[in-house]
Amino acid sequence: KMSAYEAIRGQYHLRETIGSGGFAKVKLAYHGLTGDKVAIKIMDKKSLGDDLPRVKVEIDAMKEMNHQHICRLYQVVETDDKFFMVLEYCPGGELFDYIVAKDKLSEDEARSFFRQIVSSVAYMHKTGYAHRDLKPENLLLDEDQNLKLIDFGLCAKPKGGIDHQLFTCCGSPAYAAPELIAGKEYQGNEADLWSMGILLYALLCGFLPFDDENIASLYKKIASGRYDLPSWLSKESIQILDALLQVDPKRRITVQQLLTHPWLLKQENIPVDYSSKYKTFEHLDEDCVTELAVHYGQTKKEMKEQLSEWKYNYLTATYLLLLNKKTCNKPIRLLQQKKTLK
Ligand SMILES: O=C(Nc1ccc2c(c1)CCNCC2)c1ccc(-c2cn[nH]c2)cc1OCc1ccccc1
Repeated sequence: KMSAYEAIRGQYHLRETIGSGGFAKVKLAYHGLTGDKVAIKIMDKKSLGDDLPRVKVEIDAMKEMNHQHICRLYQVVETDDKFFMVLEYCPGGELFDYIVAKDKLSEDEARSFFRQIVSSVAYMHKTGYAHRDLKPENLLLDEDQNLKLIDFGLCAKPKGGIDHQLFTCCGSPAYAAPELIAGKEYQGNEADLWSMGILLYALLCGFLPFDDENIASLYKKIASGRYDLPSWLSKESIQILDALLQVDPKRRITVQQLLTHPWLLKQENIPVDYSSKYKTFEHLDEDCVTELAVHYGQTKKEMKEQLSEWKYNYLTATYLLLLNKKTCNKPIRLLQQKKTLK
């Protein structure tokens, strides 16, 4: 039986490890048929331990989301001992490092990033998911300084809908909403909006509104909802932070209200567009289907049937990467390579 690495090797050219976190390692790789760069997140099942269900949650969530500000999942390879997730290439690294490197961002640059964050969160909530771990470490930059949301391991798709009650306390304490750390019932979408307030504060100030080494005093500060307002903050920045960092979730601004908030409209006066610029999964792109059918010597009908199964195999990855090329007005060409379709 072929090992996962052998399967991956036939399809991708693996390069250096670009990051290794808790239970995952991220390697740079080139997709064989298009030559496009991708990131491959490799997780060992044993070291995942009881975090294993998080990976399945993340994979299922990412399969359902197709948005310009959400990191794209191209392919999943699962073996007895490993998971491989082939992901969108984000060479700009973490937004966290970007903010640290610049100390803090100008109001205009913070607005440009925050509009993208609002777009991804509004789309995610519309799709029925709450992220529950929004923070600058979970926002990556692509080569064009676009933000891509990652890490859906803690996300929730409440059965009764996005505004249904949740219980499990999770995410990073400094970004956690008061109702969440109080152990009360909470709504994932409302908790995400609080985390977005912390995120915006970090973008504008370069440090966190609530911070303390001691977790108990950190919780007290969060529950108080009182934070410093540095002198450089404009009146409007203070206003939007106040709307997001409301201790009472029922008084907190909603993501729909955020789309047309004056602070977000300040430069170009265009509401945040959270619709996906990609077509839905149902609509297969004719040009990409044709290129694939020719390459694999199949009819377009056969190729459409295979693609419509969305198996997240090499074919799914190749189709999505070709679609990317088309969206970026690059030629839809496959490199001649031995047939590796599994
Ligand atoms: O493409 C990704 N990362 C990535 C790729 C290239 C480079 C860098 C970073 C920065 C370091 N210098 C080399 C250039 C990349 C894509 C997706 C995911 C991902 C999606 N869900 N979960 C993880 C993670 C990724 O990485 C993590 C990372 C690695 C090094 C630092 C900062 C961040």
